[in-house]
Amino acid sequence: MKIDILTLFPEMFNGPLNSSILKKAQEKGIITINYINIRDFTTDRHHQADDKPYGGGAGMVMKVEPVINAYEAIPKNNSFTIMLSPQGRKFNQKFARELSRKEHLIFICGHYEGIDERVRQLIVDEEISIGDYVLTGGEIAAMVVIDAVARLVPGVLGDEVSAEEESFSDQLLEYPHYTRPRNFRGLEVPEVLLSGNHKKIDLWRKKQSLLNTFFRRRDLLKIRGLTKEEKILLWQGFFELAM
Ligand SMILES: CN(C)c1ccccc1CNc1ccc(C(N)=O)cn1
Repeated sequence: MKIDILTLFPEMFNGPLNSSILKKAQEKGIITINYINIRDFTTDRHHQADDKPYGGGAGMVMKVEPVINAYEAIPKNNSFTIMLSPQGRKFNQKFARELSRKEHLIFICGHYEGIDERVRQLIVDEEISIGDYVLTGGEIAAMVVIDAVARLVPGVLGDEVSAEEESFSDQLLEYPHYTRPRNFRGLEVPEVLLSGNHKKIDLWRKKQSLLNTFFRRRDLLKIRGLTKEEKILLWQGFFELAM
């Protein structure tokens, strides 16, 4: 997957996109990420990337020309252009999965009070919002989307993990995870996880996911619904809790 990021602050991406899993994915050549500094495509003497809003009002607006010039300089092949903004379609795991199948993603990171409307009209395929809050710029939102999407690209996580998540994550919350030591300050690892009985372990994990989701995100359960077996598992979980 090829990712191009149009931003005024490329340095903001260094930490998150050059560490850990995303760093390895780039070293393996599974993902390539390019940063295009919009300021390099300004045309005036002062390298102006923003200007006062028509109609007056506080703050500045990102100019359209530098963004379009930068965009047109990107070699494209089946590219999909995303703008991060509070008005965008709400980002979630399902959306991440859709995007992880694209060959080439272009991210436009706005700053200031917003971006000239003609950027949306001319080059944006989809606007994305990572949540109902306002950030100083689209960069952090882009990092969130890139992180969630890149980990779903085959080979990035090592297929066994993502395959399992694919099957299991069907809108359920995670089960509890444990690793050594077995006992930490009196807190023990559940016996079933030490049993080596993978059928029992998978059932226990499914039950935990169902209980977790029921108590923390009942809305997800309403959307997803439960099979007969899952209902039985959940009721067993309630009884075990009540004991
Ligand atoms: C300055 N603003 C309001 C703005 C306005 C228009 C475009 C970009 C921005 C940059 N800010 C963003 C971006 C994304 C999100 C989000 N929730 O995904 C929140 N804020």
